[in-house]
Amino acid sequence: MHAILTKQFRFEAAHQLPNHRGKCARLHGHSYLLEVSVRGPIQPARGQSDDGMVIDLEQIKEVVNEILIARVDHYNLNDVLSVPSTAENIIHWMWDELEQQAPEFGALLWRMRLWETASGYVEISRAEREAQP
Ligand SMILES: Nc1nc2c(c(=O)[nH]1)N=C([C@H](O)[C@H](O)COP(=O)(O)OP(=O)(O)OP(=O)(O)O)CN2
Ligand SMILES: [Zn+2]
Repeated sequence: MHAILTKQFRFEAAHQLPNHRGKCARLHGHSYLLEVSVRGPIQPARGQSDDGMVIDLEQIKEVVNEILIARVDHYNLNDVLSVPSTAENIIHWMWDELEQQAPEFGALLWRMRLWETASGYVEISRAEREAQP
């Protein structure tokens, strides 16, 4: 049996979209909410710590905090990314980083969702990534 498991992360960051026609051309900040979902088989690992789990939520927390959150929390995202810091570009950069720096974990990634404001989010999925040119 498989399951999809999701963990939420929050971080604060500044950013600016210099070419934006509206207010986002100005330096401003967001309280971002990141949702990381993994999909995989539920481990029948009797007697072991991860028995009955796809992956330990603690492990998701360690990987995502180290590879992503530590690099974006209270930073200016324009200094972190080499492309415009739109939600779309941020979420693809995050997926890339997890795949490159934690390949085993990256192979489990199923969906990532980034809330930029309380009313707007971007989402990418494995299908979305695999459909890319
Ligand atoms: N496709 C995208 N459009 C916009 C992005 C983006 O990342 N992708 N980003 C912005 C700005 O960063 C802006 O801060 C967010 O815009 P908006 O949702 O309009 O923010 P509000 O605070 O005004 O949200 P309300 O809930 O509507 O008050 C702009 N566009
Ligand atoms: Zn913004």
